[in-house]
Amino acid sequence: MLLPFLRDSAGVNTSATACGIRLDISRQRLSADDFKRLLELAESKGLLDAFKRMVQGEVVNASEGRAALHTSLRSWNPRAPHYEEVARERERMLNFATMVRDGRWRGCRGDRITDVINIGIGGSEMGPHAVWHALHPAKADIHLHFLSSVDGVLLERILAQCNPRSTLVVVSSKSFTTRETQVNSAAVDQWLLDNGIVGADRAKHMVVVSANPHAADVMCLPAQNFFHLWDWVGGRFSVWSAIGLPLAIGLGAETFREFLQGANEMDRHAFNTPVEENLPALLALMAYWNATRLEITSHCMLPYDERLRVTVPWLQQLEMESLGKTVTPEGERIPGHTGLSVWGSNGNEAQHSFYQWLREGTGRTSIDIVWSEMPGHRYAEHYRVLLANARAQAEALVMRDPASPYFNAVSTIVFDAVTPRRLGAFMAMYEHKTTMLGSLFGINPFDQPGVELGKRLSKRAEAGGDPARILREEADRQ
Ligand SMILES: O=P(O)(O)OC[C@H]1O[C@](O)(CO)[C@@H](O)[C@@H]1O
Repeated sequence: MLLPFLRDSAGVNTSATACGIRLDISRQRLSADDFKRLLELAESKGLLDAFKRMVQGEVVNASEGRAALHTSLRSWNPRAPHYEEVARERERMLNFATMVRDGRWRGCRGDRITDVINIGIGGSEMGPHAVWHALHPAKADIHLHFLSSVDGVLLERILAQCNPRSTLVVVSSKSFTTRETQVNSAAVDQWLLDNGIVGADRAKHMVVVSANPHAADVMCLPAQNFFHLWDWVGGRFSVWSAIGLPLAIGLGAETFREFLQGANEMDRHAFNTPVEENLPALLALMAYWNATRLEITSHCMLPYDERLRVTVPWLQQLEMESLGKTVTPEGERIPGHTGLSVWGSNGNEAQHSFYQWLREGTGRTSIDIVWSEMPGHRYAEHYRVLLANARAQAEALVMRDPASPYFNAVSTIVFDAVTPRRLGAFMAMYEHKTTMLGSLFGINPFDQPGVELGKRLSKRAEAGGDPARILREEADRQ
């Protein structure tokens, strides 16, 4: 299978830069004519128009009858949908974070808050976790802990590191029905109680973030301990909302604001830039080409930067929960491949683990290799060696026997520096790639019916039901 590289075609611009991020698609496997046809396809499918309609508040999530307005969460344009309520809640949330950071908000016995436990799962954990891992200082004054899975080991380990008197618990659940979060928050509440933190004292140690307006009542917390998000924010797109509260506490309100501003810069780039220079649109078109024409079914993200390690599971949820579907919103089956499975790891570590498979195994993989032009540390030799590895692997991973049916298609994504702003732009870029890819496939990227079924099934199994029988009953009802 002799596949061309885009870089072999004369007259094609194979890189584009925006918001301090350079995308290079020269190692993708297509010809100049293929690329031209993809640009025409984007035009004929109205790719950017669909994106603009989303930003302007059209009901794009048809199955749930909702808009998808994560872009409004990071907009300072008064014409953005829901501008006022977003700005109001954002300021309230950032003020609260600042009070915790500067010690005006303290534990019930007057202790400064040193630890924040985020109780949440999926979108209510992965975005904040990825950002915290990327941006937290080597020696933090306030430590963030992520209590996600309903596994007592994780609970025990986190509680062992925290002093209840100096701990703030943030219960984050958009739906406020997620069982793992309910069980974890009851356990942490019990821990507070066991340590004599009850009644009004408890309100110094626990806040709740949810789209359910009754969440504070249900948790017996005062209204000021409640931070709102809206049903038009998808869970996996929610880090920009009050779901980011632990970040604003741990990193500071200004850093969180910069993170939002970076995302907003990417939103404006995606809105205003023609497809051939539009980073998310190019990523979406390459993924569409790889899935539908080259039968590539998996996408591997390889950051050569420790700070970006946790963006891999974040991206995995974002793309796979959004695009892991095979029917249109009208229920029609989509022919061929749709959303790719997403995996990956810290690139340098992965060289000594699964690169052998990428280089010589029986797979076709789309790969994003990511690095930064500025190190986040002062060890020049480390950075020199790491960067040499990243550059070498970008080449090595596409150099396979040209006659082999197995191959890789590589893009490189290079930050000028990993700052809060750039990270916001980077994450927003993948959000837009995902929703644009949804438009190309004809998929609604904003619902997750398969996950909802799993949630219902687990609840009934917990109550003693037989999952196989429940599934059969569900199928009979349809
Ligand atoms: O924030 P919630 O409502 O607790 O949901 C958590 C996660 O559960 C899911 O519905 C399914 O895992 C995700 O979409 C969501 O991010």
